[in-house]
Amino acid sequence: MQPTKDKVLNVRGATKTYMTQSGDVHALKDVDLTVRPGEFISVVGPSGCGKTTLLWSIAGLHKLTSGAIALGEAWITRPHPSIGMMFQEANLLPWRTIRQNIELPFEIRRQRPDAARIDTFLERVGLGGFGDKMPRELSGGMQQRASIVRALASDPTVLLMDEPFGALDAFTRDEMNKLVEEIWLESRKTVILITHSIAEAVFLADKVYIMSARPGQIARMVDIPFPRPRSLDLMETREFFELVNMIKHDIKHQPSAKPAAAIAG
Ligand SMILES: Nc1ncnc2c1ncn2[C@@H]1O[C@H](COP(=O)(O)OP(=O)(O)OP(=O)(O)O)[C@@H](O)[C@H]1O
Repeated sequence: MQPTKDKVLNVRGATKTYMTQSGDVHALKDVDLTVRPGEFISVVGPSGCGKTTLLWSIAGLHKLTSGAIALGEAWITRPHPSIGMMFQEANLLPWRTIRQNIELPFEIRRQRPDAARIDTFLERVGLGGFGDKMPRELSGGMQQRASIVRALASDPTVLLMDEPFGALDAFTRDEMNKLVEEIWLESRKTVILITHSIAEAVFLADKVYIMSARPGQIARMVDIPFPRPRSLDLMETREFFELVNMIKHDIKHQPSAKPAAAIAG
């Protein structure tokens, strides 16, 4: 693979085998994926098909067994400052204030935090004035808003989201999806979202990639045609419902290593 000058994210031949005491687990096999700058893609697939393994590899948190990942001209073999990540849990350190949590990645990199950018983002996500609160004083949705700010504070090129709203109630989750779309329209980051909610995947993305069961491969890509900005009412339309059902049907027909119970609406 030739690295590119623009910030295209390229995954080529990504293969990952976990060696365990009970034998080898082939999580990914020859995954190819190209994400152009500013694109928003979702990755869905049967439970255990390797979505998290793929995302963590792109984050530089997992070493591939073979294959390569590049962001523009940089090979990704360990965490890279241009790649930010959000997890299912907000993972805020309970003994630090919200602001101190957001500043932590800067401290780890021995950089001065961009205080003005952090303030602007806190306001943007509705947490203006909450910077000095402790995490326990915030609701789950507010904590995830803080983790969005933490991920975006250093102005990454790529934002990786690993089932970020899975632990939230349906109403808060809808609100967060709207917020994510708004922030994406404003910032045009490259975003890769992993989710068990097909509706969330379709609502947010330009393209939905469907992975096959383990060892995970990209089985199919579906273009999402809905214009932006998208209103939550979109989810009530027949076109949306039909597209979600088509993708669900496709996933259910991927043989799964585990029951497909994790496929949610
Ligand atoms: N650290 C590890 N050691 C051994 N096996 C692992 C490890 N991490 C993941 N696996 C296995 O690799 C496969 C892929 O796991 P992964 O978590 O990437 O899938 P997933 O698609 O994100 O799953 P889910 O949809 O259930 O969250 C699974 O069979 C899982 O049990």
